Amino acid sequence: MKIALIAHDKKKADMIQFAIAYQAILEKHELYATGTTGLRIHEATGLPIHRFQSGPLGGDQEIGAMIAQNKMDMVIFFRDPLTAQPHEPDVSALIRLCDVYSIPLATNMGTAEILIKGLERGDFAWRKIINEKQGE
Ligand SMILES: O=C(CO)COP(=O)(O)O
Repeated sequence: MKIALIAHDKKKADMIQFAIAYQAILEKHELYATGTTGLRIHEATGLPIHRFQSGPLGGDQEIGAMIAQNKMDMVIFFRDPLTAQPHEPDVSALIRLCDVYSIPLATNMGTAEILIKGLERGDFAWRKIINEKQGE
C-alpha cells in the first residue's frame, strides 16, 4: 500500500513517535511524505520514504495529485488545529480529495492507530482490488 505521512510542525514529535511505534508495519509499505516530515521520519527510523516538497511549498498538493490519480491508499496527516498555516487552502484541498476519492485519512494519533492496525489486519484489501483493476 502507498501511505502518505504528513505532520505540521507542532505535531512532528507525535509523527516520529508514531513512525517508531509502528515501524514494523510501515516498513512493509511504500511511504511518501511532505519534505520536512519525511526527513524527520527517515532520520528517526531509517525507513525509506519518498519526500515531496515541504507542505508550504506545494507538498500537500503533490500528495493530492497522487490521490487524484488513485495512487495513494492511505493518508496520515497530523494537523495542528491551533496554529494558522500559510498554506491552509492546500491543507483543505488535500483533505477534500481524500473525501472525493474515499481515501482513508487520519488527522490525529487516535485514528491513525486504528488505521494502521486495520492495515496490518488486512482491512485494506479493497484498495488492492481497486489497484489491481487499474493494473497498478
Ligand atoms: O505543512 C505541512 C503539511 O501541510 C507539512 O510540511 P513539512 O513536512 O514539509 O513540514
